[in-house]
Amino acid sequence: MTTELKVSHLNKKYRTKKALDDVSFEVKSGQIVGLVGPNGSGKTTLMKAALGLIKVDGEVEIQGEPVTFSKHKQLEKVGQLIEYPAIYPFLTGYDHLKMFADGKENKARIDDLVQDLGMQDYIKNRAKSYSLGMKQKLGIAMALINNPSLVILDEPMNGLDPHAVIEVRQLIQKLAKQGVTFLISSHILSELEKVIDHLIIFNEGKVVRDTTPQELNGSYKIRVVIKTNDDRAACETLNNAGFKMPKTKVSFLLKDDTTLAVVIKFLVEQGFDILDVDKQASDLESSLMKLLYPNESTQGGEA
Ligand SMILES: Nc1ncnc2c1ncn2[C@@H]1O[C@H](COP(=O)(O)OP(=O)(O)OP(=O)(O)O)[C@@H](O)[C@H]1O
Repeated sequence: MTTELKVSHLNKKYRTKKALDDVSFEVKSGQIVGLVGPNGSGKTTLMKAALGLIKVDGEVEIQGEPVTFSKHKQLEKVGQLIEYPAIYPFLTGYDHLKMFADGKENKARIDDLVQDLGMQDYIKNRAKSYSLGMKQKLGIAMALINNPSLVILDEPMNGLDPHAVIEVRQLIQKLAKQGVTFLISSHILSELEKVIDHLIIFNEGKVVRDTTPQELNGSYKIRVVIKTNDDRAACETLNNAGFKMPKTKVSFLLKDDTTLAVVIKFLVEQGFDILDVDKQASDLESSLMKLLYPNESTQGGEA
């Protein structure tokens, strides 16, 4: 796989605040990479640096060629939506796409995008009548109109209804299959998880993990919740026998499947009925919380 985007030792300071602190990573061609992290951790600053929109220390390369604040040639291959789309209220959505689209043969491309994003009903209306979500879709269409090889999207799902979220997701997946590379920041982790195949986690201006969602989720133990006919009594009995449980809920982190069998056997021997066993694998949201805030887990111990 070739490298589409490479950032090396990026540093950016706003007064005394380090917005980027020695950030390095690579994005391979055709990958859909999620950029996640708490508010103010540096995601937008990184995207702006990758697009040559701000001056930074360090190197940015797109397809092996440098991009800087004053060197923009490579950006012809890049589509982007950072913060809010630049939309003119008295032009129609269609006018915006025509204005942004390179080349003469652009009508078919515009029509395809309008279709893929379900914008047919309003694309010929003036943008002043658009809702937040309609403007956001137009911004995404503008980012994609010139068949970019790399697309950088900052919070693309902002303001989209559930149907629009699915349309955008399917379009991203379709384009990635054709070889388009995506770098996407989002706080909607459950949605991001459905589309990304790689993950860069930021905290306080640093890359704290460069991984896959599967690897991250797999590095945390599974939580088991057992529902019994009397949870409070079951917890007390387990705690008296040396298992570490919360007071009202039979809930613990699983070391291995033997532990689960031991707890169930013990409860049955003590005369409890087992009504349900729920194994909760880590999702992206809970894995990130565990990674970034390791001391905040309060739901009970390990059996
Ligand atoms: N133009 C600016 N002037 C001063 N400080 C800035 C500027 N832009 C960003 N910062 C600071 O840099 C840090 C990183 O901000 P950035 O917008 O990159 O974070 P983010 O991860 O995108 O946050 P969010 O999730 O809230 O969008 C923050 O502390 C922010 O206050």
